[in-house]
Amino acid sequence: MDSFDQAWDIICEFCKSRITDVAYKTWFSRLRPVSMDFEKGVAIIEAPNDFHKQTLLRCYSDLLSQALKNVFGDSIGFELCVTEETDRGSEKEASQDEGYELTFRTFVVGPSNRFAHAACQAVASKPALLYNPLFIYGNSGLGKTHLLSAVSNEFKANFPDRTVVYVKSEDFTNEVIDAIARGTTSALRAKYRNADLLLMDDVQFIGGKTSTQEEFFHTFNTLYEAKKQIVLTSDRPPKDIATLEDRLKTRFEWGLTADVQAPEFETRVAIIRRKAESFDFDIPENVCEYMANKLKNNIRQLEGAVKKLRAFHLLENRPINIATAQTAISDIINNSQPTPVTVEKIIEEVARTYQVTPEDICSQKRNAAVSKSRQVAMYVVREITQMPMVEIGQTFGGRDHSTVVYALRQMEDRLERESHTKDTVNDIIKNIRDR
Ligand SMILES: Nc1ncnc2c1ncn2[C@@H]1O[C@H](COP(=O)(O)OP(=O)(O)OP(=O)(O)O)[C@@H](O)[C@H]1O
Repeated sequence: MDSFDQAWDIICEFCKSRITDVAYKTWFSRLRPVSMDFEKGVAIIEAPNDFHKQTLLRCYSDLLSQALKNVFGDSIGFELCVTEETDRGSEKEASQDEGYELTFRTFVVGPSNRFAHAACQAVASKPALLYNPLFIYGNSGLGKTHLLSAVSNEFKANFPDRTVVYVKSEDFTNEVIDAIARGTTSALRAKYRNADLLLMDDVQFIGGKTSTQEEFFHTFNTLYEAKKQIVLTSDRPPKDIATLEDRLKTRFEWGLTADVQAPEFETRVAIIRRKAESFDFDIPENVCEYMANKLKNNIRQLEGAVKKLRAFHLLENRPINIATAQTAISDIINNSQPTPVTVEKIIEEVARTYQVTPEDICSQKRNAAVSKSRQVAMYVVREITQMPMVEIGQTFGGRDHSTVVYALRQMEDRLERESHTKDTVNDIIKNIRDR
């Protein structure tokens, strides 16, 4: 039973790498490993309801068998059991989810993203032949993750037997730290270096993180040499990620770099129409244009405003006009004010950068790496939150005021003398603010 539980993650990873994210979330994430009878050669897996079970048997039986075979060898089959009563809602839930799939079909193309879109389509159909790596960059909410998911979905459809690995760079960093701590780096390497397509989102966050960059450098080289496709996204071009090692910067520029810009008016109108259609909702032309004129720089906000307008209409029976759109937009804008940065967040980001733990930073430890990261954390806390020095001292393990003054002075000194420290601190501040 224990070994089945442990193997379950690997089975899930296998399935996840071969089907779309939505399909995985809908059909696999709610399965539970129950027991394994090696004598009979049967794994018992629990599905949440009968509809779920029947769909799995119809559509994903081969995949599940393949995944089990991959882990346990040929002799293991499976049975699905259902414990709950049939849940009528789930059929609807699943089909609604399908509507939100991030594919090329649901991506509206305009001058601001045409080039990036074409490059993504090219690598999904001819991986590692044309542009490797493909590096997509642009501001938040302009469709980078949508494009990555579209590449993933299209690639899986084109090459069902190949393995796709998608990861946000922050998760990759955490996996590296975890693997080093537990001594499981070979499993981590196996996961990433066996990918046929590796998608890394928000790669700017690996800047300044030494072991993560080292690990990624070797992963990159292995995949590149094996002619596997790599696609990366970032909020800025490689040359502007100050704390990214030069050897990674140059590699990221080996293939093709494509930016996504804020969409122009016509594309914004088209996106509003497309989103409204996908929610089965009709917005009059003048209201579409009004919304497109008000929200110019972030498609996530545009989408949010359409959803809000629909909710006002359906739940409160409000007319779909400019006044309602105005309220929807101001709700969205107010809700998307950045959440205030907390001291915990700052300490976490600094800890990640210097590969120590947040507890180390607030502890009495005095080794070089910990002391350095503590000074940086105090400095960043002061810069971002203007917290009084006495309070900073208390937060960082009950230190007194003069220790904080000394630490901040030392930091100012170093920032003047050491350009790498300045770059690291600037990147840390940018990463914290962008989150
Ligand atoms: N061209 C487009 N057509 C349709 N929808 C889009 C388009 N661009 C973005 N979107 C939608 O806008 C939302 C935000 O896009 P996405 O998450 O891909 O942005 P991002 O650039 O990855 O942002 P971040 O850097 O903050 O992660 C998503 O719901 C996405 O589907």
